[in-house]
Formats: sequence, C-alpha cells, structure tokens
Amino acid sequence: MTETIYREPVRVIGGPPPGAAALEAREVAAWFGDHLVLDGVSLEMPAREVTALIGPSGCGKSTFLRILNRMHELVPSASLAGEVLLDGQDIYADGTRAQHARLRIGMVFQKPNPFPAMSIRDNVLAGLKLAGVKCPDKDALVEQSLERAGLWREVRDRLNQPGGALSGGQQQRLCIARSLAVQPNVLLMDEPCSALDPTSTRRIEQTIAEIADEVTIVIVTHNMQQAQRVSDHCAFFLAGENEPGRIVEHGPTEQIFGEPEDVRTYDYVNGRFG
Ligand SMILES: Nc1ncnc2c1ncn2[C@@H]1O[C@H](COP(=O)(O)OP(=O)(O)OP(=O)(O)O)[C@@H](O)[C@H]1O
Repeated sequence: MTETIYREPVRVIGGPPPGAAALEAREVAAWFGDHLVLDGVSLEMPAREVTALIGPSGCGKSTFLRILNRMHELVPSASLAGEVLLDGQDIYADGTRAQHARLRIGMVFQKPNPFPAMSIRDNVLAGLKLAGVKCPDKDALVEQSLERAGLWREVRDRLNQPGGALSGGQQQRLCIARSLAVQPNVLLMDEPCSALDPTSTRRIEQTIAEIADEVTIVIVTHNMQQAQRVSDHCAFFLAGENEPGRIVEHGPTEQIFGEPEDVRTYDYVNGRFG
C-alpha cells in the first residue's frame, strides 16, 4: 500500500485559526448552586506545552478543566467568575459563543466515548459535522488525524469497521483523532488513561508527546509518574475541609516534583496523602 504523508495540516474550512494557542485563567471561581468549589485560580498554560493539573479527589481539577472550554455552563446549577484568555481573548467576553470556544479548545474524557456503531472513518469526521467545519479532502484528514493520534497503522485497513470494535486504548486514540480532526488550538484531557492498561497508557503518553508541538495540552491526572513523564508544567490543586479548591503551587514539573516550595505539595507528590 502506498503511503501519503500529509506534513502540512490538511485544509479545513470554518475551523479554528491555525496553530497552538496559549490559555490563561485569571481569578477563576466556580459554584454548583451556592456551593463554592473553586476560588482565586489563576494559571498560565503556555502554547505548545503540556500542563498537568494534579491534586486529591474533589479539589476541582475537572471543574477547572471544564471552565477552560465553557463546558461548566452546561451543568444547570453551575456558575463561575473570572476570565479565561485564549491567546489574550476572553472566551467568556460578551458576544463570544460557547460553541466557538469549544471548537478551538477540544476535550478528551476519562472514558473513551467513540460512537460505537459508527465506522472508524466516520468517528474521526464526527466532530467536523457537529462543528459545521468542512473539509474538501476527507480521506487526507482522516489519515492525518489518525496518524497524529498514533492509530493509523493499526486501523488503515479497516476504516469502515465500527469504532466500538477497537480496544479501549485504541478507542481513546480514536477519540483523540476525532478531537484533532477539527484542528483545535488547545486539547484538554481529563484523566485520559484512567480506564486503560499500562501498555495503552504508554501509547497515549507517546501520542501526547508527539502532538504537543502542534496543540497546547492541559491534562488532569492522578498518576504522579504520568504527570512527570508527560508535562512541562504542573499545577497542584487542594481544597481544605469545607473550603473551595485553590492552586497551592504551580511551576515547571521538575520543580514541583524536585524542589516544591510548599510542604503540602511535597507531601502530595510523594504520596503522603490523596
Ligand atoms: N455536577 C455537579 N453538581 C454539584 N457538585 C459538583 C458537580 N460536579 C462536581 N461537583 C463538586 O465540585 C467539587 C469539585 O469536583 P471536581 O470533579 O471538579 O473535582 P476533581 O478534583 O476533578 O475530582 P476527581 O479527581 O475525583 O475527579 C466537588 O466537591 C464535587 O462534589
């Protein structure tokens, strides 16, 4: 079989502007009803780098991640304050559409969620249809997205088979391919390996390393080794008893794991609690 390697991004019409983008949260607070779950969260997530969000269960990491692409507001009781800047533009500014923010800032979830009866090829293209993005050369886009997600070689001869027939790790890479097909500027990942075996986990980590030059990544993980392996920066979240979650400390991953400034960070990354 002849291979076409698509080095330049395949052209799509109506997609995000090209390239990775920086994200910055400023003084973010979040509520469910009148329950304040996050407060005073400010964090810079540089373009083309991987930022890991770490911290014990319930400290607001997933809530923060969902605020970064306007999914938090889909929960009926949810509200928030603060700003989220995508390359300097507040995604919550008046007149900015949530769907536009979600197109530029993609998301991969804990449990792989391909459309099980839909073909592998159509799964990759499903995000385009939902976002109203068009592509004149769909075959090239399918190949490039699967290649970037590290799945092409395993599925290129069975693109018409259902997505549900793949293994869990392959399904997660299919979901990454689906997110990449719309060519987002940022990819958010909420514990993307927690349902996977160690081999699939390493394969996803390899994929993260391969795509990080082209798309900014923010990943929630409970796995400290994973945070160390995949991220350039880490933010440590913590919520006291009856207190909202806050960032205790953030910085280069080497510093957070090697020489943290706060004793709570030291204790957490060394497995003393959480
Ligand atoms: N839909 C919801 N309605 C009400 N409260 C919620 C909702 N989702 C989360 N919460 C609450 O918000 C707080 C933060 O939850 P969140 O899931 O963001 O934490 P987390 O750090 O991601 O936890 P985990 O690591 O267990 O996934 C918790 O107190 C949780 O109970």
